Amino acid sequence: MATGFFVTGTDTGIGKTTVSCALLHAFFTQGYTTVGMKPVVSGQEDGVWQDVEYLKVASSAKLPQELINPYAFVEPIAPHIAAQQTHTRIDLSHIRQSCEKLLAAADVTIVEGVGGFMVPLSISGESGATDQQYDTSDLACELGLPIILVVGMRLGCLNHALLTAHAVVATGLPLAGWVANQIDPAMLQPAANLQTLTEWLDCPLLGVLPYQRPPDPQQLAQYLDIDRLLR
Ligand SMILES: Nc1ncnc2c1ncn2[C@@H]1O[C@H](COP(=O)(O)OP(=O)(O)OP(=O)(O)O)[C@@H](O)[C@H]1O
Ligand SMILES: C[C@H](N)[C@H](N)CCCCCC(=O)O
Ligand SMILES: [Mg+2]
Repeated sequence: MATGFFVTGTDTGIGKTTVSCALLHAFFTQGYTTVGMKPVVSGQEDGVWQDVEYLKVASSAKLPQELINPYAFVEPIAPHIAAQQTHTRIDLSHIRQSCEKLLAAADVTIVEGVGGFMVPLSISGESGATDQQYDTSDLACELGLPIILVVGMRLGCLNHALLTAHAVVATGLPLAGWVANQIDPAMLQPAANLQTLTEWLDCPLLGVLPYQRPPDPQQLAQYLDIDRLLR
């Protein structure tokens, strides 16, 4: 079995890594070998890129860093700005080739995007031609994997979730499911907001992850129903 999913989210900082790691644990528990990928990361902390380290720890297959994380930028900023400042071109075909090697090496590959679904990735060339612009949605199309949407449950998430779902559908990629990640314990009317998204998002709810400090993806995996991803 060689399958993969592209994990996007309603914003940066809403739980893509946490949910990606929980997905890796959930698939491993069901007997699959797994590997996480973070094609593009920005924001080095204490000399490491935490997202990459968390995904590596949660992966059962141990594979080369250059495949897991082709592009890493130090500053915690929009990746295309970091790429511009370091004169780096984020090459989508290079990421695809790395992803294909991971897909061949594990049963399940979980690819975590960067920020939200339409984060720019291209740097402005001399011409500044707009037809050279590409973003995270173009990366998802390049990889051709079904999308999992992580919704950080906080005021404002309804709009962000529905906009993101609309953008995913516009690419033609399948929206395999969504995960409600309860990042705000003070959110008002959480059940009503969850119900709204259950009704308005045209894809299965894969699970509701509770607020947990610090989050333990291995423990949070129990809240995910991945059987819906295997049908
Ligand atoms: N269910 C949860 N309960 C409590 N805290 C959470 C939960 N999910 C995520 N967090 C916390 O929220 C913060 C952001 O989570 P995470 O790094 O997974 O988000 P992200 O979307 O991957 O961020 P980025 O866009 O930087 O990659 C982290 O401090 C994480 O520990
Ligand atoms: C630094 C942060 N943790 C992410 N790695 C990058 C988020 C980019 C967001 C770009 C934007 O939508 O403004
Ligand atoms: Mg992350």
